[in-house]
Amino acid sequence: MTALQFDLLATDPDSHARRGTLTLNHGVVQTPIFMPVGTYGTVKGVMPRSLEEMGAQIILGNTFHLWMRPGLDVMGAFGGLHAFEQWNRPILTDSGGFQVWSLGAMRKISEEGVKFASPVNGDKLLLTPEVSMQIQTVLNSDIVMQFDECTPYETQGRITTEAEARRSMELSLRWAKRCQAEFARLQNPNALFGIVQGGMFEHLREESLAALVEMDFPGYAVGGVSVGEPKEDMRRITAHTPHRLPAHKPRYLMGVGTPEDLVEGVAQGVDMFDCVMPTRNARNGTIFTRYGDLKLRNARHRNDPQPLDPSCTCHACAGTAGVPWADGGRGGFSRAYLHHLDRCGEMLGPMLATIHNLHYYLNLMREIREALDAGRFGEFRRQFASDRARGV
Ligand SMILES: CC1(C)O[C@H]2[C@@H](O1)[C@@]1(COC(C)(C)O1)O[C@@H]2CNc1nc2cc3nc(N)[nH]c(=O)c3cc2[nH]1
Ligand SMILES: [Zn+2]
Repeated sequence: MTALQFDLLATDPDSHARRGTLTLNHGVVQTPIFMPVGTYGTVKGVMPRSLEEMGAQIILGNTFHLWMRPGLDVMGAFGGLHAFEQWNRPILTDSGGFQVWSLGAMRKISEEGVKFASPVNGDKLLLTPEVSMQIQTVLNSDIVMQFDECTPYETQGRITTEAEARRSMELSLRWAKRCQAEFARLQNPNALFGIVQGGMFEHLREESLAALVEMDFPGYAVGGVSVGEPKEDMRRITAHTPHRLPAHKPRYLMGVGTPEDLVEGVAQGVDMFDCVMPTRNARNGTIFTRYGDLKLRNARHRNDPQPLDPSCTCHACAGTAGVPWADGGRGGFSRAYLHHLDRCGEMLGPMLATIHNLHYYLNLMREIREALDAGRFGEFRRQFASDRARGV
């Protein structure tokens, strides 16, 4: 069984967009795809069965957090993350470096790896390319991300220089080689992805990309974006790097993004996305809809009988029958009710909002795949932008 098989089904003549299938050890994924984030072994507030019903095909887990808690002994006893969290479809795990950095934990980076204090119990720990591979082997994730340094956009208000971005990118390349060696030594049966770094410098991105392609990974990610950089920088790197990656291998843009970022990313040749936005925003009352974003806490929703999105077929908007309000369905929950739950701090509020936001993201990717299958991605892109500009 090969760890990964990527088949291109269609490409858009007017952009870098493409339609594919990704066959992994735990199943087949239709691309382009959005991957819900399940950092601690759960997509916050959503049952695995609900994730399947809304069309989630692959979810994310995280090396760093699961290593801290529950720890490798527990994960090993379950044979990995799938049995532990009762998710039988593919899982992608990030390698831990970004999470140490994003925690802002006191950390020391050296050639060997990253030294830091555990945020759980203060233990002094060292995360290296080899340890990251060992943890991800125990987790048995279908896609393993290389251990890298996510080059920051800025540090204490000072923008990363070209020389600093080069040093960081070159360290990640040396760590990529070490990951490949350890992954092979462990005889991990899954797929290891390389991660392109290079900061906001196109020529460094090309150097990183060329070196990683030389190492012949089965798939690649573009890292070092969605790290607080200005939107135009993210758009510039997203327009530059993904389509330069090998066309016959999957391309993953890490940590991105808004619905607009996903449509733009697909147009630039990206196959896979993950982002905390649909789940995190749901918990703070920002709802994604076909016609723009909705702020649930706004008093105007206090007695609004409509669902979050009248065109939506999710359980929150259309109930188990799944008939949208716009087609006469009345089985869902109203904006008034969600507004009420939010004001009372009731846990059902974030749960329903999360179901809706994840369904919105997964449904958006389904509509993109259908448009690519039908050869009308350009028309879809224009309609999407005009609908979203209409406002709720
Ligand atoms: C820290 C936390 C939870 O991770 C999310 C989220 O906040 C937040 C904060 O603002 C938004 C944009 C909404 O997403 O930024 C994170 C999403 N951006 C992102 N994730 C990444 C993961 C990465 N992993 C590796 N191994 N290497 C990378 O270069 C890398 C780059 C990344 N960029
Ligand atoms: Zn909905």
